[in-house]
Amino acid sequence: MQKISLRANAKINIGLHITAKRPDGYHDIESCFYPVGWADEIQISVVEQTTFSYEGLPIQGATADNLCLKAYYSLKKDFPALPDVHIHLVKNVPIGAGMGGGSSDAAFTLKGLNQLFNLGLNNSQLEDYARKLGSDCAFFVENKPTLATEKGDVFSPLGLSLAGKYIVIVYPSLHVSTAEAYSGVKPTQPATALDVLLKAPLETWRETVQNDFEGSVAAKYSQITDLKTDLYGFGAAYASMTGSGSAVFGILEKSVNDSVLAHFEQKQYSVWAGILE
Ligand SMILES: C[C@@](CO)(OP(=O)(O)O)[C@H](O)COP(=O)(O)OP(=O)(O)OC[C@H]1O[C@@H](n2ccc(N)nc2=O)[C@H](O)[C@@H]1O
Ligand SMILES: Nc1ncnc2c1ncn2[C@@H]1O[C@H](COP(=O)(O)OP(=O)(O)O)[C@@H](O)[C@H]1O
Repeated sequence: MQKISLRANAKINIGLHITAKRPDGYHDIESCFYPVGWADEIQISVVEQTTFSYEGLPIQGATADNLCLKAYYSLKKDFPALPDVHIHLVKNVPIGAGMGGGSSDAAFTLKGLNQLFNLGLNNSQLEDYARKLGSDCAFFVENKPTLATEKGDVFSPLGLSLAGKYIVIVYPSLHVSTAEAYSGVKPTQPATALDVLLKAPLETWRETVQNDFEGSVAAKYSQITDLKTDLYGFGAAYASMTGSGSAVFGILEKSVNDSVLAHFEQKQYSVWAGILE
């Protein structure tokens, strides 16, 4: 049987400037997108009739709206001979967390179908399919640290590597809607461009690198500020909310011990720790 298994990893945003409102109602941003190891699993297999199933964290919305199926049908439109498939998703990445989990599922489904059925699409063509499914989605095609601009779907090299550093990500179980988060921020041109700020040593970022969503989300949910304080207390060199929230991450020079993870788990938060690549 023809089948493929995929690991659809999440991302964090290191710095996020919302610079302008666009004529199409979306916003121009500049943000460093960085892949992390917290991941969903996707299995695609050839069957008689296209279906979708999932296990793990609950996903709101109709099955037809799941981004895995949307990705499949966006290819099927241009490749009518695409075989029917069953897509099974193991949902691990928190939803509404600012980690782009749904966008990653969509991008990896596109990449998986391209590979399984030898569609011959290159990365630039896959990105074109991806950006129609969500602004974050195109990033997961290359899935490498990058500076994202415009809607978050135009990429330029950043020359930033945090390989070998440790990361702790905590999701305080608060679902933040991306559209709502954008509507709570007044776009502003940053005094210094993000790529310039990120060239300075990691230790300086605490004072300079900010996520423009953080102020309004933290004003509503005090947990965000508390999490940052905790992560700095546990030795983070830099801590921030990711994307439109509500997950908060800390980047550390050394790994944390189990008592740190237990500290967050006791609060009923989801937590993931790993090494950056
Ligand atoms: C904020 C970011 C930062 O990386 O990530 P998340 O927090 O969602 O992970 C992204 O810009 C989210 O991208 P994504 O989640 O794909 O958003 P989309 O589905 O395209 O859009 C959802 C809604 O967010 C708003 N939106 C999105 C992107 C953008 N550049 N400007 C916007 O104003 C629009 O109101 C849109 O209707
Ligand atoms: N496979 C999927 N995984 C997660 N969310 C999905 C998926 N398909 C559709 N969605 C919808 O996408 C929205 C959240 O997307 P997600 O990328 O996980 O969060 P965020 O925007 O915080 O990064 C939710 O409204 C959810 O119902």
